[in-house]
Amino acid sequence: MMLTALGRAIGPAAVVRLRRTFVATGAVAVLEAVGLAMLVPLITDLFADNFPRVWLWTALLVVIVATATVAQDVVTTRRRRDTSESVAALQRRIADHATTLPLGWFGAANQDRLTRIVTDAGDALTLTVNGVMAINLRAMALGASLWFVLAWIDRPTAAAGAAGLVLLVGLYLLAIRLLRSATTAQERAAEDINGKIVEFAQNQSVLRGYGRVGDADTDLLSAIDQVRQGAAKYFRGAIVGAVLFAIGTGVFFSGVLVVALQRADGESLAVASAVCAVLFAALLVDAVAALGRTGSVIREAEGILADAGDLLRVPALPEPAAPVPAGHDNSLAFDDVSFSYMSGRAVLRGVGFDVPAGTTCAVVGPSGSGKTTLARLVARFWDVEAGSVRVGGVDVREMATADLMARVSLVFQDVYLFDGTIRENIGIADPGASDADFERAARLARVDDIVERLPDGWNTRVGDHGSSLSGGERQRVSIARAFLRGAPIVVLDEPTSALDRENEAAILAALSELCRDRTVLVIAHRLHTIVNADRIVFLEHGEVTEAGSHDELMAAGGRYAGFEATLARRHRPIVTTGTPE
Ligand SMILES: Nc1ncnc2c1ncn2[C@@H]1O[C@H](COP(=O)(O)OP(=O)(O)OP(=O)(O)O)[C@@H](O)[C@H]1O
Repeated sequence: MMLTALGRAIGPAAVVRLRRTFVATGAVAVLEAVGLAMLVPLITDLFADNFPRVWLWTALLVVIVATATVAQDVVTTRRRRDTSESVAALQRRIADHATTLPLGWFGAANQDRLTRIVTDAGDALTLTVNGVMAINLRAMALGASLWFVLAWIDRPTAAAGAAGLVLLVGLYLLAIRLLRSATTAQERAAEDINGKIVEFAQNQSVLRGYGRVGDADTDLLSAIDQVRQGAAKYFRGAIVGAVLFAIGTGVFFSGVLVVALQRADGESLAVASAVCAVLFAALLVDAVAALGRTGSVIREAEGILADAGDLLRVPALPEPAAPVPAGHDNSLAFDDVSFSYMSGRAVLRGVGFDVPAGTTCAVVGPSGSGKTTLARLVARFWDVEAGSVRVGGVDVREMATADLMARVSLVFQDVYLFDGTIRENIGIADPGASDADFERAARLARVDDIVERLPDGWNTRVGDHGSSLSGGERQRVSIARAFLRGAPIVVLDEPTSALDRENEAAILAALSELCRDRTVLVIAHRLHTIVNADRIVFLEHGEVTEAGSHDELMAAGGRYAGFEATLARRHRPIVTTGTPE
């Protein structure tokens, strides 16, 4: 099971490399056992006062054990190198695969999962291969070889040893089983409490607003209790497992001892050989005990590596075998598009409309009507279930992703900035852009105003997720990226968040500049944008219920007219979330 999880995570080439080092680890353990086997004639000759031969066996023992020690060092160094290469291979595979996943996959939960897997899977792999597997393999190879030495000394004693071993392995499996169920309960409780604590922290402002101070949420208290019970179960499992294993060890060792002594007493076995048999039984128990010490580590690593394997099996965004070059015009079209998320509930149903090149189409409608989903289908965050989205007349699924992304700029509200400088954050849109292009993009997006105020100018770091910039400033960086890329089609989610006047004016001016002469699909929240759009599409429950120019829709006096009236009543051009009253 561990090997299956490992194989899935690191891929066949890395498995072959690891297998080679494992075989070498086993071979060194066999050599160690051969060296130890020299103790048998050595002790026998010692009992017989045959000193010249004692020295011979001692020399042989020293040479073999020294060779085994050197070989062990070589194998360990090699294994460490192979492990780091396997960790790199795993991280590369995950990173490569992540770049092929649809953008829609990267929700908050999956982002967390990706981060956890990339960091934890490397550690789990190192621990498993360098620690656990190496220890276990050595223990098994050494244990098996020592048993053969025991059989060479005396078959009945070895048979008693084999029976004891079966018992010991049985108890070991039972102990692992106990521990496994206890660990699962503990992990589940820990996961649950993590979620509850985050929720509890996030709820604080709401709770305090309603005067709830100092009384912890009952959900959180019950989660804490579950963790306590989980931990108690875990320790019970661990103690019972350890006791069972200790009993097994005792039974095994006493069995071998009794048989060897009886055989020596009946003179079927020389006393020297009986002493050797008992000594080897002790070494054998030690080898098996090494297996027992690593059970919980294996289980943990297995979980993480299985997770990495699952991630690698998430289907990639299908790339066309023979990509169709983008059409010449920059139009955008939705052709009878239907789509649903995992839940299966249809979010878009038979949506069809065109956005001719160089025109602006505003999508409006109540909250949850599917506007954002529609915009995201253009960039293949997900693929449509039925129908097609076409850019320049070509189905986006038939275009190479690079081609599609060169045609379309996305300016969404949830702007992602990485922890680098402002210059790097904008430059990512076109790493080969000239300074003049860069400056123009920054000026048009009004980022130069922000930069003037920053301590290190363009080289100011924006912090994790752009935390040192305000929401409006982050949006301006995102608009600068779109300018720099210069894609002819813009898919825009107009800002709804409350912005200060200066940011709002800067953003609106930058956006109107960005949209000039381009094909624009805008999820519009401002009356001004809507009224001035060439065409308005009114979306309700995932269906286009009205479409036309502002004048046409007003004249029709339908849902849009009521919606427009609601917007017009508001003093400032602001957010439209929620069904218009
Ligand atoms: N990633 C997702 N997974 C599952 N369901 C989703 C996802 N994103 C959106 N939905 C659901 O799809 C429906 C349409 O959501 P969408 O965000 O497209 O609507 P919207 O019109 O843009 O809403 P709003 O104006 O509030 O942003 C909603 O019911 C929403 O709950």
